Parts: sequence; structure tokens; C-alpha cells
Amino acid sequence: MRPACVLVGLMGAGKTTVGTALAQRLGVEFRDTDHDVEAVAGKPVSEIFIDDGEDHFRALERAAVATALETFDGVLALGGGAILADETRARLAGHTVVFLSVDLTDAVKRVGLGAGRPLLAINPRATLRHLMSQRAPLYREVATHVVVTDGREPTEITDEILALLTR
Ligand SMILES: Nc1ncnc2c1ncn2[C@@H]1O[C@H](COP(=O)(O)OP(=O)(O)O)[C@@H](O)[C@H]1O
Ligand SMILES: O=C(O)C1=C[C@@H](OP(=O)(O)O)[C@@H](O)[C@H](O)C1
Ligand SMILES: [Mg+2]
Repeated sequence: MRPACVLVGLMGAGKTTVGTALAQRLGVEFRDTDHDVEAVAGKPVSEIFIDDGEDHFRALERAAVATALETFDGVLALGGGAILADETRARLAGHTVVFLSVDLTDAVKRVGLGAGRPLLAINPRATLRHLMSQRAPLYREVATHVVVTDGREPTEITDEILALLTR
């Protein structure tokens, strides 16, 4: 079993939003590794970071991605930092992976003050800029398709991905 499509990209790229719409349009299930991690930990991502630390969150995330890639056949959204793990990037090989790209201005607008995203608790704009430069090469490395989201509505982005998948 393999996901119909895996979505990657920075916080605020719209993975959760577009993934939900895409799954609906395809008539398949949607799954988000953040939700899987929260279910295993029994608490929100922000509390996992505070109580157990980022390393623990990343370990749960690696396991959630591995399980989903093997057992799930719908639309899968990864948390923005999942691709930091060598193991996860290797696992993504051979999958249909869509990188939702977003520029800094739109990402900041979308995530606001970072509620629920512990990495953005302090200076979200500077943090997003740093994460973007660190991660952009990794998103591109795993992606089979790149879809630009700046200034576009989720429905338009979903339409573009649907067209890519059925091409
Ligand atoms: N294309 C878009 N245009 C405007 N706002 C968007 C778009 N995609 C997502 N959003 C909004 O941005 C915020 C973050 O979206 P989300 O799907 O959670 O991103 P991610 O999962 O990539 O971090 C949400 O409030 C969502 O409604
Ligand atoms: O980029 C990151 O490191 C993170 C992104 C978040 O998911 P979204 O990308 O869905 O916001 C979530 O996994 C956690 O707060 C860490
Ligand atoms: Mg998300």
C-alpha cells in the first residue's frame, strides 16, 4: 500500500488545508502526521515540544511517517520538518511527493503568530526565513512535483495537484 500523494513544505504552505480538500476530491482518506503523533502522545504538538522536547517529537514523527507510508493509501500531509530526517527522505523515494512552496510573506500571513506551532513562538518571520533557507533544498530533493501556493486559493492549488496526479 502507498499514499496516493504525499504533501511536503514549510509551515503555512497549506499542507493540511490542501491535503484535506485533495482527499475529498479524490474520494480517499486524509491523514496528517502531526495528528498521528498527537494521537500516539495523547497531547498536542505544542505540549510534546514543551514536555518532551523536539527530539522526542521528531522520533514520534519519523515513526508516524514510516507507518503511514507503508499502510495508508490516501492523501498524506507531513509536518514541515519531517524531511529533516535522512531516514524519512530515503523512505519517500518512489512516492508521489508534492512540494507546496510558499514565500515568506504569504507564510507569515498564514501562520499569524504561530499558535500551535512551537517553533514559531519567538519571532515567526525570522524563524520562517531561516527554516526556509535550511529546508528548501530538502523539499526539492524529495519532491516529484512542485506547486506554487503564493497568492492562490486552496481550491486552485488542489485543482493543479489533481491535474498532476491524473496526467
Ligand atoms: N492557499 C492559501 N491561501 C490562504 N490561506 C491559506 C492557504 N492555504 C492554507 N491557508 C491558511 O493558512 C493556515 C496554515 O495552513 P495549514 O494547512 O495548516 O498549513 P501547513 O499544514 O502547511 O502548516 C491556515 O489558517 C489555512 O487556513
Ligand atoms: O516545520 C516544523 O518543524 C513543524 C511543522 C508543524 O507542522 P505544519 O508544517 O503542518 O505546520 C509541526 O509538525 C511542528 O510544529 C513542527
Ligand atoms: Mg499542517
